[in-house]
Amino acid sequence: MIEGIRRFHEQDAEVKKEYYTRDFTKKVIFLSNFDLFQASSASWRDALLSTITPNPPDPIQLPLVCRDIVVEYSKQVKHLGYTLLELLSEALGLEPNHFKNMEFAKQGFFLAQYYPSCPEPELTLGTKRHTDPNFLTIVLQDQVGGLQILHENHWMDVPPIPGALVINTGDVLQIVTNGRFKSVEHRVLAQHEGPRISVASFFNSCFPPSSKVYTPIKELLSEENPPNDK
Ligand SMILES: O=C(O)CCC(=O)C(=O)O
Ligand SMILES: [Fe+2]
Repeated sequence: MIEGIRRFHEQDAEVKKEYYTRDFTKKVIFLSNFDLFQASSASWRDALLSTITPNPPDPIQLPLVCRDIVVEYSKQVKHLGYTLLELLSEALGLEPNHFKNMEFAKQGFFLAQYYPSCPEPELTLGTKRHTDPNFLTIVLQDQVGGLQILHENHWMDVPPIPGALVINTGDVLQIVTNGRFKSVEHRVLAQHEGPRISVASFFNSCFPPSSKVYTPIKELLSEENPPNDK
């Protein structure tokens, strides 16, 4: 998958232009900064976005240089995402299908990011500090490194481990579990070394942004564990 994503991003801009859009209802999108013209600085990366589920793109809509691997990876990562939803439900003492029965938790898309070598890394970041605004994220990263999480007010590296995936718990999971799972703050450094390639698969969809209100699961609340405000 990493190699397929590299092939896509290393094509001529003329070829990638076909996928460039800010219309987030499209299933396959090439773009750079979501918050273009809103944020004070630009993130040092490009991204290819594709829907995973429930309505993946017709393969013909996917770039030819990574079509087969994107179809296969999307299938496998969906399976893993759903398995994690079951395991997280069980870990909380809920019925295994609890999260899977929440329609919003089952939607997914991936963001395949390409962080070019940065000549002045002290001036920006690859991805700014943030928490993922969703349920959970499955991250595949190459061997370059640069992903960090904020732990007790210190930025700690998440070193790449061959064959390993990183699982981020997001804001919605924190809210519905009333804080039992914490949404972790993280960022990606801009670096001289590059490119760095990563594929972040997000379950539930945070696109398009919505004003849906999430509340803690009733079974997880009690007198000793009243609803938190986050
Ligand atoms: O590139 C990475 O390793 C993670 C990117 C990320 O945090 C995100 O896309 O939300
Ligand atoms: Fe993230």
